[in-house]
Amino acid sequence: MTVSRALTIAGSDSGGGAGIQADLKTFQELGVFGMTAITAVTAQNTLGVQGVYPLTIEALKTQIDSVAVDLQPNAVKTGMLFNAEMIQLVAERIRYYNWENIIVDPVMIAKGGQSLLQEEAVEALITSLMPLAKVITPNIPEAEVLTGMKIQTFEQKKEAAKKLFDLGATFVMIKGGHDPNGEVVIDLLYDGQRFDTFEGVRKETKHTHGTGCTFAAAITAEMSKGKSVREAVKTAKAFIQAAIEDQLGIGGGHGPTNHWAFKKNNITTV
Ligand SMILES: Nc1ncnc2c1ncn2[C@@H]1O[C@H](COP(=O)(O)OP(=O)(O)O)[C@@H](O)[C@H]1O
Ligand SMILES: Cc1ncc(COP(=O)(O)OP(=O)(O)O)c(N)n1
Repeated sequence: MTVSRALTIAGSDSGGGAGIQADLKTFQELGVFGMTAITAVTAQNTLGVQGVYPLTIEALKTQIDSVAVDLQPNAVKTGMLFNAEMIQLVAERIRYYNWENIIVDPVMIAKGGQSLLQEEAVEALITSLMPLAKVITPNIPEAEVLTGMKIQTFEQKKEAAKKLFDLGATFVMIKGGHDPNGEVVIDLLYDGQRFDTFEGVRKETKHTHGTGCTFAAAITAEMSKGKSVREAVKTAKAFIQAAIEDQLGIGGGHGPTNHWAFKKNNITTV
């Protein structure tokens, strides 16, 4: 039996909806063995982020090395990386282990507005990590920070995707959750030549905490099984759509998505 393995390098969300917890739940639901290297512990719930406690660089490096030398992930996802030093370390370790299936979710700000990445670390993200990525998955505000342009129209989204592609990733995925309106939510994938769109019905709900982490984790899980990027995105889109639609309704604020929904409803994609 071949066991597909995925590593997530990200922050812990005590509330369980985003970060490492969302990644592991998604890996598990998609039949992938999940491993972790934690950058920071956050005290967080559906109402917001109450505390951010970064680990040391040594703690992060040792976690990555422990996993790498023994368990060898087939795909690696990055999420909350907190500061420039951590980004440099992660980039250096990716190069050292010659990892190729790298999915970079450039997490910057939580839904409640709390910063999860120091402002001065954006440059390190652009110069050190983006060029190593097979797929990057910014939401619209993150794409705006990374490109320095406003994204209000579909044409601007395409222009931003081209700018992001020039930073060195093989595929750029700009997610559409933050588009101001529309009954359909459109995610845009670009590989330097071709644009593909992945559409879903927009659900009117406040329970979208962790959508970005979950979506990128599902892409990572599928890529760890050897699926192409387009196949992986297709499954990830179905996974997140089900997780948003079949809501759990827990917590007093922005509740988590339902990581059980895709499997529970026997959804198949490819
Ligand atoms: N209200 C919604 N209804 C349906 N799909 C959504 C909704 N909000 C986000 N999504 C989907 O969830 C995924 C994450 O998108 P987004 O919310 O933009 O990311 P982030 O959580 O990083 O801000 C994308 O596939 C997006 O299309
Ligand atoms: C520890 C941690 N990592 C990432 C996030 C951001 O997650 P995301 O999927 O973008 O969801 P929202 O926070 O925007 O709901 C986080 N909150 N915590």
